[in-house]
Amino acid sequence: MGKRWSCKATGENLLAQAKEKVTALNERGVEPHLAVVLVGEDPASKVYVSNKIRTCESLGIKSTFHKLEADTDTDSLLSVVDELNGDNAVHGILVQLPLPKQVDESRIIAAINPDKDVDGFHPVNVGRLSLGEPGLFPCTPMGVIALLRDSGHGLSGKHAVVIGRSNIVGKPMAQLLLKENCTVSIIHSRTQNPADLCRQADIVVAAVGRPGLVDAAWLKPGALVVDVGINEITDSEQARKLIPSESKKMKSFREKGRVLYGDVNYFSCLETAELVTPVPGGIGRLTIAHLMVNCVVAAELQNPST
Ligand SMILES: NC(=O)C1=CN([C@@H]2O[C@H](COP(=O)(O)OP(=O)(O)OC[C@H]3O[C@@H](n4cnc5c(N)ncnc54)[C@H](OP(=O)(O)O)[C@@H]3O)[C@@H](O)[C@H]2O)C=CC1
Ligand SMILES: Nc1nc(=O)c2c([nH]1)NC[C@@H]1CN(c3ccc(C(=O)N[C@@H](CCC(=O)O)C(=O)O)cc3)C=[N+]21
Repeated sequence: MGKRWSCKATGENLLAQAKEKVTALNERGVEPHLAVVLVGEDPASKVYVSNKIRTCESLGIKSTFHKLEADTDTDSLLSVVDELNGDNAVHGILVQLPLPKQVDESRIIAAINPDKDVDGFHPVNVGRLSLGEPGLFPCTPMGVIALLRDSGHGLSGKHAVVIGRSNIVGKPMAQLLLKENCTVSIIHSRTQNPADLCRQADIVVAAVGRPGLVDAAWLKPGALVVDVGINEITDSEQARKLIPSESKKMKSFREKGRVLYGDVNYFSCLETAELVTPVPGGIGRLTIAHLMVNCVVAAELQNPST
């Protein structure tokens, strides 16, 4: 029987690292500053953005919030990005995704100064990651690597299977695992017999957006399972399939009619895995903690000490 993989200590470590760097920057007269841009009113995005701003405040990182109308077009958003690029007091720029469909997302990402790109989504940072050069790299995969390193299980030579190949999670995750000397396989929507491949993994990272896709039948006994997925379940049939009736999670579903659930069938996987990260309270926290690290790294890049 496996265990809940707590992400708390790793989150605290990342925040402590960021805090230490904030203090050092302050001593040199630099106040790290993150600008967050949100277009429209997506409720989930609003929750994430307010989590980010609250965490900045707790560490002494200045944050400014730029809220734009849902009908903003590419050119107006580009001019906001240009202004933030040109403002020497702003060290990090985060444009919350997804953007409304009339906005050309890749043009926006490419317009951000790569040294202010705290999401690590700019083509220059993607290139740096793939070449093994220093740069700013995506927060969620970096948080996962921090968790795996802290676990003390060792990464070198392990078979890691990443499920999902998005530019923001799956692909950079695979690159970072490769850099840690894992043997990496990537499963996506066209993969044949995904469960058979996944059963060969020592480490599984699920970033799919399908609640409970990975269950015990996908796992080798003793696998380490990282659940990046954040899905909202509102259907009681689906809830009954994925959540034991007597659990706290089911109680919460009955009360609120909704519950957050990962891409991993948590209760099933606990029977076969060694460790499984929870949702919520798992990788989401590490994403925000690593964003803080990226903000101070960005401030350092723009204020070299020598
Ligand atoms: N914890 C956190 O901080 C974060 C959590 N998330 C969550 O992680 C999840 C993934 O996000 P994101 O990467 O942006 O999602 P995307 O929708 O961009 O990508 C999903 C990936 O999963 C693959 N996929 C879809 N269905 C299947 C399937 N049945 N079997 C195998 N692969 C499949 C897709 O394959 P294909 O490429 O072939 O279409 C695609 O590569 C979401 O739940 C999201 O909410 C995201 C960011 C941060
Ligand atoms: N430019 C950009 N950068 C991002 O990093 C980015 C983005 N756009 N768009 C959306 C995704 C998603 N994401 C999350 C961040 C925090 C939690 C998080 O804090 N989750 C908590 C609670 C979530 C809740 O209560 O709803 C948890 O898992 O415990 C989740 C998901 C960042 N993303």
